[in-house]
Amino acid sequence: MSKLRRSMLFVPGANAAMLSNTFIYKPDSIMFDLEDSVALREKDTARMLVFNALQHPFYQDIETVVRVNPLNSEFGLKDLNAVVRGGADVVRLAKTDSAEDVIAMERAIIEIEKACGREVGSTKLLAAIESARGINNAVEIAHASERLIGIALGAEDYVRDIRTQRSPGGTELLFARCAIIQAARAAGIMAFDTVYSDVNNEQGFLNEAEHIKQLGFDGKSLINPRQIELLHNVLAPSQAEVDHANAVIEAAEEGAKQGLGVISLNGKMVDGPIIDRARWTLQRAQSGIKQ
Ligand SMILES: CC(C)(COP(=O)(O)OP(=O)(O)OC[C@H]1O[C@@H](n2cnc3c(N)ncnc32)[C@H](O)[C@@H]1OP(=O)(O)O)[C@@H](O)C(=O)NCCC(=O)NCCSC(=O)C[C@@](O)(CC(=O)O)C(=O)O
Ligand SMILES: [Mg+2]
Repeated sequence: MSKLRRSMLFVPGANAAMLSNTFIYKPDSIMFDLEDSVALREKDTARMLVFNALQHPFYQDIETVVRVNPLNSEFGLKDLNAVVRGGADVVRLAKTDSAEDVIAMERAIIEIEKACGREVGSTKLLAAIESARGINNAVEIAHASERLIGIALGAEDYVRDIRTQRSPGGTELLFARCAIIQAARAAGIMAFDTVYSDVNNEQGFLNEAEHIKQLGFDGKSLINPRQIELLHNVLAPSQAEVDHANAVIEAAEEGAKQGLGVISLNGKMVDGPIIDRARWTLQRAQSGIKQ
């Protein structure tokens, strides 16, 4: 089963209190941020705090992702040094516009891994696409490095770039979301949706979670611990879906004994893709059923 990455919780890197206890909320991944949630005068402090957090025993059993500043900024290389040496599992590139951005980041990481004795290739990458140019290049970005675990949408920057704003239904994001899903699936990597910024609007969050589940995303960036359980519940299969998946597998096994490639279950066709889907549902059910 591939690693679960339903919830990736952003934690502002300069917030020492949040850094000290975020593990208690148990998101699938913790995403320490050194980029847009950190004020310019706090950049050095945030880098040091995140470096220390990465090495703390509390963060050894949970996937750690760090969003670094772009390499062409004065902070990018310093961030990368701290994060790779600190042992982050994944580096998140902000505002990825092209495959070259990913390749440049990978080159810089190789140098640091060699210099600090970390196994070359052990630092994974996650590219966030946050512009019209990035969406145009999504396919190349998704294929740019073997280290990529996935690509993600950064919607707040993206809507600014295309000169609109976010709406409850997300019409303005549909093209970008589909481009990300298509590119990720074609490259065999994961696809992550963007943050939902209105933290007190639980129904709005649930609507967006249902929408991105239907589109096929693996997970979503989050900004608040209250969003974690809500998201996990939306992404979990229901008891009815699990029962149906079990019935499909049983019927498929019976059909296989009779040498049949396609069979009927309650009047509906069951063949290869439907059986694969049933197996996937049962895998997802191992981490919980919808309440
Ligand atoms: C939104 C708010 C201020 C609300 O605060 P509130 O105080 O009202 O929250 P409450 O619920 O009352 O907090 C209850 C308890 O949880 C603790 N707690 C809250 N949030 C926590 C957290 N994240 N981690 C750990 N702990 C947390 C809190 O400390 C308290 O602890 P305690 O006092 O002990 O009870 C807060 O959540 C927050 O700062 N979020 C992170 C914001 C952030 O990272 N932004 C950057 C990434 S987006 C971006 O850059 C755009 C993007 O790039 C994205 C893309 O690429 O997708 C694009 O372009 O779209
Ligand atoms: Mg952004």
